[in-house]
Amino acid sequence: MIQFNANKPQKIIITPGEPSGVGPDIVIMTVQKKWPIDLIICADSNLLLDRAKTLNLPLTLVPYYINNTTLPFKPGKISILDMSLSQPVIPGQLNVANNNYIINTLNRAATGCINGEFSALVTGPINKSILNKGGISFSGHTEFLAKISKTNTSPVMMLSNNKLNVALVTTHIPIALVSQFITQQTIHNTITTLVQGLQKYFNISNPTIYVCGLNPHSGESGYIGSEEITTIIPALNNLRKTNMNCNIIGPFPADTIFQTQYLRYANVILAMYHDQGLPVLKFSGFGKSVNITFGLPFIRTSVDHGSALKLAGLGIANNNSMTLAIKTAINMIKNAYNYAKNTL
Ligand SMILES: NC(=O)c1ccc[n+]([C@@H]2O[C@H](COP(=O)([O-])OP(=O)(O)OC[C@H]3O[C@@H](n4cnc5c(N)ncnc54)[C@H](O)[C@@H]3O)[C@@H](O)[C@H]2O)c1
Ligand SMILES: N[C@H](C(=O)O)[C@H](O)COP(=O)(O)O
Repeated sequence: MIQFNANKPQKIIITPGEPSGVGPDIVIMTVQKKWPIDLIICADSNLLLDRAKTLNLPLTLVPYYINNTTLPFKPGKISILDMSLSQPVIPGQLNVANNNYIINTLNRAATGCINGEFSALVTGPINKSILNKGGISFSGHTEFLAKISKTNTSPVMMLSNNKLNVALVTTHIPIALVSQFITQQTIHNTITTLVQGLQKYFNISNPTIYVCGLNPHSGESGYIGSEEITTIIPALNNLRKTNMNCNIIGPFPADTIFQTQYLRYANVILAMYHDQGLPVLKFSGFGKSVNITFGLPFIRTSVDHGSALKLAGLGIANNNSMTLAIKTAINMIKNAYNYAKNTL
């Protein structure tokens, strides 16, 4: 057990995500080893037991109660906060009927984080299209969790691996809307939330952020797009005038910013939109990266991959990203505790 708060056992709640995808597989694989913290899975117990049987992995589910104590370790023995599916799951086959189940697991887990029952939320992958097809407007966990936790400013998505950290100004919006979503205010909010997140959860007191431009060659002095001149440069200049402890460098052309000469100094590269930054991050370590949300009232990490329907139930999905998501959440809990102690 982690030693940083002897009065309160730390618990991480895990939502496996889309039930017909690889989420249940990677969670079952990940609880075969001993963890230095209590893990609780928020899911349908029959789904997990069926999937474990298919994967030929041991699984013992112990009902979760708010005051239950740490379980003695045995591979596959884990606490379950049981939530019922509407219909049985066939691995690889999405079913709109189970949309409410997915949302219920997220709501229950997030509420538990907001009220202090859990120290962090780790999410498995969700298929955004099946939720929308069933009439639930869902562009991503990041936005969904921000909405239900009623955060004032937009949350910030950062993906991280052992080579690179990439954060985004805009997340899941159509490319046609990106330019209008990049305002001085959104850049200001993103960098402020990012800096606070790095200080509190990653123990980086004076983070250095390298910022991408939006247009090719960062707008080529206004000849290939004007957002750098009208919006990005003024926003960065205003941020430099604040008393926030950070170094803000850029904007740089996105096609040349991902070089060792910059990366060696950058704590984070800030991209203007999803597919400006994440392809580079995923090329550098797909399956070995973690997705972190800053700006929520609780810690949330996730895998770097999607629901991978074709792999569900086959025993060939890779669980490295889920393992990293849990390890990162544990480190974030420790760092937040030390940060709070030091800022008292
Ligand atoms: N954290 C999340 O909730 C999350 C993250 C990314 C994508 N998604 C969603 O997932 C759905 C499917 O997206 P996609 O097909 O673009 O991406 P995907 O990550 O599901 O699949 C991309 C490729 O990576 C492989 N892959 C994915 N996870 C793997 C694993 N654990 N082990 C081995 N190989 C793996 C797949 O087989 C596929 O070839 C979409 O609805 C997308 O929005 C969710
Ligand atoms: N943008 C994420 C990725 O590419 O990995 C993914 O869609 C998940 O986002 P949420 O954590 O908001 O669901």
